[in-house]
Amino acid sequence: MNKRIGFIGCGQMGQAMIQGMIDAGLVEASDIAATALSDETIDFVTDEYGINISNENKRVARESDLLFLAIKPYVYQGVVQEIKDEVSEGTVVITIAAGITLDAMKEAFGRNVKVIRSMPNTPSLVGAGMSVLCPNDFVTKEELAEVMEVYESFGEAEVVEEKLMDAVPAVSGSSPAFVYMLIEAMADMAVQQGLPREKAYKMVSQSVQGAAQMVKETGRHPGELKDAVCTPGGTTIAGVTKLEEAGFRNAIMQGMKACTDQSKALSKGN
Ligand SMILES: NC(=O)C1=CN([C@@H]2O[C@H](COP(=O)(O)OP(=O)(O)OC[C@H]3O[C@@H](n4cnc5c(N)ncnc54)[C@H](OP(=O)(O)O)[C@@H]3O)[C@@H](O)[C@H]2O)C=CC1
Ligand SMILES: O=C(O)[C@@H]1CCC=N1
Repeated sequence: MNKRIGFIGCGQMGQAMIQGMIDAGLVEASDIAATALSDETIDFVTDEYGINISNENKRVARESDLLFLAIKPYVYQGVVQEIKDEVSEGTVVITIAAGITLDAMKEAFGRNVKVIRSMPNTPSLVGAGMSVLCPNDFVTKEELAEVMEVYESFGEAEVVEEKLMDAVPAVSGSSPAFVYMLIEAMADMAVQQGLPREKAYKMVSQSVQGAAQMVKETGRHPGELKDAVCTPGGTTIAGVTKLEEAGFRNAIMQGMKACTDQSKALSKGN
């Protein structure tokens, strides 16, 4: 890709995206510029990824065609104040935080800037990301296609209307955390029953991945796939009954709702 890619902030999410695009062969490590606050992160990222990283936000903002703001939501305002005069008219600014709206970015910049609001997830690190994007009116089709190419280099990407963006963290940005909790709980019980922990993680995570692949590749309804696992009087329906007694699906739906409500609250607050 012949675009200059810059990251303001290079923590969990920035590093996942950077590793994902390098592994995919989209860019060379030396073509990416990034910033972080601490010497610790700067030294770590230099050693681990070989990209150009410094604490020079203004320079990276000035020298990037695609500028990713990979910082926590509560530092967006301060960082935009710092870099806003360095961002040229042709630069596309990409946000990755829950609750940072396109309007909030316009207000923070104080002018019309090309902005894409996005929500990636950490499986981007291993090329299995799911990202959702929403451009403002100043982003051209070609620019959106370029940014999609970046996101698709480390997984799948979808474009939605901005009114749906608050529903997205629950579905893809945060949901890996919920799945890690499921995997951890399943493995803990396997260990309690005597299976070695490493084998338990392998068996559980392969099964979770396989189930997800079944949903994606067969196109069959998840309920139908669940039914196909349940032998009458067998082990699965015994487990399903216990999980339903404990409010399994409702607990997940409430978790998703809390996540969405928090995104809405963050969107209102900026
Ligand atoms: N983690 C996730 O699963 C996901 C996160 N997101 C979003 O991504 C964003 C980043 O999250 P995450 O990567 O987890 O957070 P991290 O804390 O891991 O990374 C934040 C990075 O920003 C740097 N930073 C902080 N202040 C500044 C500043 N003033 N100038 C330049 N860099 C700065 C930090 O530097 P230093 O390391 O030196 O402190 C760090 O490298 C958030 O908005 C989050 O909502 C979105 C989807 C998923
Ligand atoms: O917890 C958060 O707010 C961020 C957004 C999605 C995942 N992490």
